[in-house]
Amino acid sequence: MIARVIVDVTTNQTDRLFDYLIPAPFQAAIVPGVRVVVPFGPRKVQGFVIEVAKTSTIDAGKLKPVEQLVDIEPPLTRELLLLSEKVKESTLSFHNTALKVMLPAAMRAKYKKEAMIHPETAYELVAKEIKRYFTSAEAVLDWDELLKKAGDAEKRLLLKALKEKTILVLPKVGTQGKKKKQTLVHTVRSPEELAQLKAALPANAVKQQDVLQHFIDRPEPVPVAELLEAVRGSRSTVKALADKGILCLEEAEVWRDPYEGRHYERQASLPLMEEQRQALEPILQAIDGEYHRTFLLRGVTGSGKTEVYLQAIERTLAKGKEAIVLVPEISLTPQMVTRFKERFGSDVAVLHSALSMGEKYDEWRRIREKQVRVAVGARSAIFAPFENLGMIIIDEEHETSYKQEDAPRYHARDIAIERGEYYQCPVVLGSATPSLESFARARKGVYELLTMEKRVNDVQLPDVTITDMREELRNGNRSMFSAALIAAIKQRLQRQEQIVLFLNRRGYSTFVLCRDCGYVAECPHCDISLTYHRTTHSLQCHYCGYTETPPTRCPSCEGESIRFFGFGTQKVEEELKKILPDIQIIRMDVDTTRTKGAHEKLLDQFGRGEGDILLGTQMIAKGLDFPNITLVGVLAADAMLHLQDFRAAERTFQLLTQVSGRAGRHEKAGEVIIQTYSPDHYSIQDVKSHDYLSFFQKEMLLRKQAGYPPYFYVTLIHVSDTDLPKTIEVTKKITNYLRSKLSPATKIYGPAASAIPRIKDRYRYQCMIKYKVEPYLTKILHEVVQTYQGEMSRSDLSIVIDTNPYMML
Ligand SMILES: Nc1ncnc2c1ncn2[C@@H]1O[C@H](COP(=O)(O)OP(=O)(O)OP(=O)(O)O)[C@@H](O)[C@H]1O
Ligand SMILES: [Zn+2]
Ligand SMILES: [Zn+2]
Repeated sequence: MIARVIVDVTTNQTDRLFDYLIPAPFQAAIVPGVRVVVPFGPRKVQGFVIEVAKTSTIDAGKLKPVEQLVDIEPPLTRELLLLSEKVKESTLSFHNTALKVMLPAAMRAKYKKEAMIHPETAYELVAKEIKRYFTSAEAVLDWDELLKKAGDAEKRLLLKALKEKTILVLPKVGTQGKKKKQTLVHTVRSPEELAQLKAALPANAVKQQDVLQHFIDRPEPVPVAELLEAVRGSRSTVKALADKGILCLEEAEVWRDPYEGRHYERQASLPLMEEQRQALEPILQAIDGEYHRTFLLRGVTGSGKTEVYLQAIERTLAKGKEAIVLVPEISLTPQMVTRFKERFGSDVAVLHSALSMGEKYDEWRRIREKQVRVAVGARSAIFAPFENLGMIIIDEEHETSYKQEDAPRYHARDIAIERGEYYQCPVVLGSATPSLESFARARKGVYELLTMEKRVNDVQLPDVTITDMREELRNGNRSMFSAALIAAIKQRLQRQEQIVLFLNRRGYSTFVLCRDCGYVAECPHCDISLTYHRTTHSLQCHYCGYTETPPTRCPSCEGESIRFFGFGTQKVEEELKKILPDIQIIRMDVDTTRTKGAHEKLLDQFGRGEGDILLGTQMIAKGLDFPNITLVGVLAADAMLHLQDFRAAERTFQLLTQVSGRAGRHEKAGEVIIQTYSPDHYSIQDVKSHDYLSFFQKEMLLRKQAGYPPYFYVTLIHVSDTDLPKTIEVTKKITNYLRSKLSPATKIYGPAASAIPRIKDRYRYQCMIKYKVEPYLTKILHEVVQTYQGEMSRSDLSIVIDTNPYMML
């Protein structure tokens, strides 16, 4: 038998199936979806078995055998294998990359080179400089580590020893995570042979006979513990048969036991509001009718979307099927997790980045072993290996974090719909502020639109006031808080109500400037200004990690008027305490949430009323549902509007609506104060009137005029290299090639320098394609990559193609 394998080598030439012989002991165990270790050139690499075939087009004599079996059970299902091909196609990535993204990080292969004294060299004859490292004939060292530690002279010596075959270096494939090993027993003998061997055993060797009978009945490999239990035998029995060469023992990876969850009170489902009932109805129909449909649920903040999801899942489980719920990383709060655990108890697995690699692996395994039927998680949970999927939900579907920014550059929404079609099950996209793409599709009838305009129990949406910070300045207020905001905060303190203070930091940072000459501290490796960090009193580059101490004197004019501009959460806290010294502030930002569980602890504190103000960045904009929050203040609302991104207005509207939605969700009425320098911008005005449709129409018009999605598709080609003329040259060639190949209606922009023209000493250029119909685009882009493949493997050149870009930088 032949295994057709995708190897873990990411180059264009290796992006195809390779055939390997399946040795007899693995015949039964190697099925599509298992991972194996195979020889590949001089190396050993991991690979995924995609197909098992009877014959190969290559001469059997030229085929190499599979060397090792990594999994006992295939981690990837047949459906996921099929899906991987679609991901590869649509994102222009390597098949190997598309397969690996579906597995938890703990399962990714890790390669090591083991070095030892060459078995054909007598240890006594080895030079003593080498013996310093290899202290015995058996010593095995990590080759790369060894070279890293060695000085130049020693390195030369080691390499010479390698060349002269004093040292032998062998590749070794491992896995990222810690794993438990298990001994597998298998046999290469046929059942007929085994029957003969059994007959030939002495009559008193009963246990040995039982073991052979076991393999006559079930020839596949079996964990030794399981075998011993089945035949009530001891290890010595197995060992005796192994010594006779009848059985073979092999180490293989096993899944660890899942960890015990915490205790959650069971919550029954709530009686629905009329709007919730109407939204749920068509979803239930699709579940019952077992057909695929994509629903877009637009429900204002606090309209009870989660309850709709929960009841849809309940019906799915009642049908004996499984559900996936995607939630953006930052709103995967303990509060959110609790809502699912309370309803579905131990039937829920949670996959999010706060878990350690091992914990994530455990949760993933609980899904694969069918111990749970609901998976709640961030983007990658869309690949949860269920085999009887009945429902996929994407909460906050507009979130850009659903798009992966590394290869494979997939969008979870596309994967959800793909899987929904395969399983003929509904997909529900939910949001208070749907993405323009999704809402446009719903309008065209591609998705079915479900709407909830009212909050639960008819609670009013909060009153939104916009304060013009330019006006404040004219009135002599130079602080970062408007008079209205301070007055509102004081009022809440008196009433013992809580406040959320949101600082929009995206697109905004603290930088160093010389007031005399205008010098701005910039990264020497990237074309971007350095950010000032108060905690460490340092200047840092957010792209390459470069750090320096802030100058006390201007490096350019030697003046002393160096100032730090912009403000962070710490600064806000300090300033607010100057005005209101007794105020209790819970600050949530990267600094205060670095340790594990800190996020949860701070939110708990706030929930218990131990703080007056929850102050934070993007982290606090979503998912919070605390009844005592009656005021939301937004600082620097327009910071994002100035980003070079066609979605800047959309993101501003979405973020402001989300954060406003934290106020007055229950009995107490809510108020929102938005501070801005662009009070008239429609993305801010429409937040005030809670008018999604108005925003949608204005934004659509602009997208149409500018030729952006959802009217046009966009593909972005990024070219980078350490050599500037070469970067420009390559981008120019690609652009010209595309112009010659694509239809005249398609617009091609470039070559143009990227918004950040240099990162980590690499120059960055881009070419943008805007098109409506371009049936051969994928093929043409493949040709582009093909053309530069050799060049890319030889030099610093890199070409990255994004067929659905969300990061325009
Ligand atoms: N039918 C119901 N009866 C009573 N309370 C409900 C009902 N449905 C939802 N709720 C409650 O209403 C509150 C708001 O619901 P939920 O958090 O699901 O809103 P949401 O639409 O997801 O809002 P957001 O988009 O702001 O996160 C929650 O406290 C929830 O428990
Ligand atoms: Zn200066
Ligand atoms: Zn840098």
